[in-house]
Amino acid sequence: MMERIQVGLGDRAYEIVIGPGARALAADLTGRRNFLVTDSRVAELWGSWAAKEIPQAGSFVFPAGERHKTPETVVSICRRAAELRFDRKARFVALGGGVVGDMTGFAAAIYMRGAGFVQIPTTLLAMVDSSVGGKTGVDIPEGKNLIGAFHQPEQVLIDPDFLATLPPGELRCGLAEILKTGVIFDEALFAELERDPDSLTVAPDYARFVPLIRRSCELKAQVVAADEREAGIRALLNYGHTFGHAVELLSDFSIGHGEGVAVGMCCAGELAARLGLWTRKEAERQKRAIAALGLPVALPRHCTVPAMLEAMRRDKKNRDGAIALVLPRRIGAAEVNRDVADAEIGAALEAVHA
Ligand SMILES: NC(=O)c1ccc[n+]([C@@H]2O[C@H](COP(=O)([O-])OP(=O)(O)OC[C@H]3O[C@@H](n4cnc5c(N)ncnc54)[C@H](O)[C@@H]3O)[C@@H](O)[C@H]2O)c1
Ligand SMILES: O=C(O)C(=O)C[C@@H](O)[C@H](O)[C@H](O)COP(=O)(O)O
Ligand SMILES: [Zn+2]
Repeated sequence: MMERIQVGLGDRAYEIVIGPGARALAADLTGRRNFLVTDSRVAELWGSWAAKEIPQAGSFVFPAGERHKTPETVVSICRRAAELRFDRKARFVALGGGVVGDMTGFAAAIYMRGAGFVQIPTTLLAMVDSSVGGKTGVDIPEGKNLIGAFHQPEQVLIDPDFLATLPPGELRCGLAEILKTGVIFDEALFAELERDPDSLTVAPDYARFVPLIRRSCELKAQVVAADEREAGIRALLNYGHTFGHAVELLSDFSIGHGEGVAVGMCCAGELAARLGLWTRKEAERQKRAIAALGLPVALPRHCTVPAMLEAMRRDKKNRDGAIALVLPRRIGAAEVNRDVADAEIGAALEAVHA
């Protein structure tokens, strides 16, 4: 059975359809010319399915991986669309993980000053987070997602059957974003991930993923509808990211986004315990859950305190040079804090070092 969640954004409202077989709805993408965008790995695994089942007037495949989430790739996507004579009525179709979704959405936002797009996520991370909410963009050497646009998709088709080909490491990255959502909004969601973690990673019981995807999308849809452009509550979705993005950048994007978020949550959890915002017991509970899912809990040595602080200063939440952090109050609640001294942040980072 398909579940449907509305993202309530007035005349830009859209539906998220979730369920095994949801990808078959791509056959209904008719009436406009579709431009399929995907990466090399997804093309290898799912390209023949897409060629048969998604009506398309052209496609573009770029090399898989975060290192290709660049302005250059977005320009290549737009140039291919122009070469194929797509006009403003084009519908860009993002088939892939968060990298494909973020770049296809950004290309759609700027192609002829705005075309439509649909998200068909194929990683767990994209199903529970990146395909919803309209944050699109690319990385530059100065920082993660520093160039981009808010551009909402027209529809999101989430088919958990894509997970069958996803390696365990990528499943873990998606679990990190679900855990994040649990820490900031929903203790029950967090507790569900504490239960039998091996059945989510080592020997995946795929039936467990559907309710996790549904709950994550439901919460994200509510937040996005309330605060599309991150003027308030949406910033909480950035929990673990101020630290995590810095780790990704300092690691030359060799670690997964979800891994960065996992270690970033450990940094935020340690800092919150030192500041007395939550208890040491809660920080330890979060760390245990992250470790049990096989995600990293220690900051790599090359992420020195000065390098981390420098990278964190480029975060988009910052104002007037002060680092803004999302810090937990308990499992299920968090807040934005703009008043933490660099020395406090540095001490917490030292404590999380490997
Ligand atoms: N826009 C947002 O709100 C938002 C939210 C979270 C993350 N993100 C972004 O998403 C990106 C991370 O996304 P990701 O973790 O999906 O990474 P990804 O898109 O790089 O995918 C990870 C790997 O899995 C492969 N893959 C994809 N689907 C597969 C499948 N079904 N079977 C086998 N392999 C498959 C990809 O080719 C890639 O090699 C980051 O750039 C992050 O910044 C954006
Ligand atoms: O949708 C949001 O808002 C998020 O912050 C979700 C994050 O998981 C995601 O990684 C997002 O791309 C980070 O946004 P950024 O504004 O820090 O680039
Ligand atoms: Zn994220």
